[in-house]
Amino acid sequence: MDKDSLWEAISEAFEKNYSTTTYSTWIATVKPISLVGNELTLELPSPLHRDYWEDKLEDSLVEYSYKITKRDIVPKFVLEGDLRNSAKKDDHVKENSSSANDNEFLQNSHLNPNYTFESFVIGKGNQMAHAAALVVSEDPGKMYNPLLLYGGVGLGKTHLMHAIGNKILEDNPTANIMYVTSESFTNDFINAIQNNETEAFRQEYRNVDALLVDDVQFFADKDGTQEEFFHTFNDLYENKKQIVLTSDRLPKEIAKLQDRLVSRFAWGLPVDITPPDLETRIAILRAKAEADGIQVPPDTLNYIAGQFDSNVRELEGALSRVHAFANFKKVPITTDLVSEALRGLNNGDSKPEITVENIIKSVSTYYNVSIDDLKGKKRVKTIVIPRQIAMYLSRTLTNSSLPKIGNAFGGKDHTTVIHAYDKIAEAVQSDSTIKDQIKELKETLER
Ligand SMILES: Nc1ncnc2c1ncn2[C@@H]1O[C@H](COP(=O)(O)OP(=O)(O)OP(=O)(O)O)[C@@H](O)[C@H]1O
Repeated sequence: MDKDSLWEAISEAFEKNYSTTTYSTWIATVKPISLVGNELTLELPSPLHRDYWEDKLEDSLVEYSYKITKRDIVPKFVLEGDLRNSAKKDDHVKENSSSANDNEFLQNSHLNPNYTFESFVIGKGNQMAHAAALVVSEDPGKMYNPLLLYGGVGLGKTHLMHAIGNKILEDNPTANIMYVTSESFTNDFINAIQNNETEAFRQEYRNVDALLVDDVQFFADKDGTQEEFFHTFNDLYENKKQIVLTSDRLPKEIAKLQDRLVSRFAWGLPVDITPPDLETRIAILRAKAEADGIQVPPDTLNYIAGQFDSNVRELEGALSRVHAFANFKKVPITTDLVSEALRGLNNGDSKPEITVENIIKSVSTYYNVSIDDLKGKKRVKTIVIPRQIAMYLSRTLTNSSLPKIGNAFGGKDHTTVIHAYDKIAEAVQSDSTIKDQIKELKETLER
């Protein structure tokens, strides 16, 4: 999601929840400037606006953006004058300094300066990815090209990708690094075609020292973009420029990704990141608490780490929510408080949590297929489709990782889950009966 669409969704939420006067005075006057990692920079017209936002509106903004993105967006308020001054300062920096952190190249790269190797906690599930990323950042374009980091949601792929870019810039402050999501690449390409600017587009993307493309699974189905990316890739590769890619799965598992891209993506080193074990989760939480100056007793850290086992973003989000809750109640963080905060904030309306097991039960009742059959291996259509629907719902409605979902279905491989998900996602588009059935199932589960 880019800054404009995020801001549009946030403004809509404000419009719904606040009076017209509040909206037109404080919200409609804001301009989104950038969204880098989780940091959303917003430009405000005056210091008065900044005070008001910090005092009265910031919490709602964080809440709305969490609902919209499922990420803990951190707002940064700047004043129009500040931006102009810092632009001037950047010009100055360009002439006089080559420090990596405030250089023009960092500004243009879209890198998040907080995502570094130093702030990345190494554990069992990510040590190979970390090591490969470090090698690439020390010797870009040489050993592993492309480097492909793949694995489930919120496991640190983007973090490591930015760390590579930041390290290259630290060693060579004038390096031209470009970080994009595959969606931004696609949008840029479409805009370039519309505005007759494909040549400029090519110049921009082929003139970099390292190209970092996040979430390449979203190239699926977009043939024109794939064609363009194929040529960008070849050009950079031939010129020994580093390419780093992330994906939620192996390229050969991405439906509708052209074979020639699948094979190129596998040329270098594909390395997966798996969910962190308990010790790593505790270490990540401890590092985050220390960085943010949050006091949490060790047994309470262990307790939080025990609650979220497959997504580091949620783990971090839980800590931020607990911190906010403790501040609000003006009490120290304890295990009891955490349990209350997570219960209250996770299931605000005390709906039961949706689990893979609940989904299997509901699907079994809905289609009149036994649970054993849903978890079994029978290949008849009357069982296969409900099974795939149950897997699709498990991936959409729960935070369980692909291997965990596979396990819940009688020890199936994660590729079976991906295949089921893709099949049903496609059916939802083309088959209105399936679409309606899924809607009904979701309603039952969310009730
Ligand atoms: N090992 C780690 N050490 C420190 N922070 C981590 C680690 N792994 C993940 N994080 C943090 O968790 C959050 C989510 O990570 P990130 O955005 O890199 O995930 P991702 O794998 O790219 O997910 P997605 O598939 O949703 O894009 C980030 O704030 C990141 O800094």
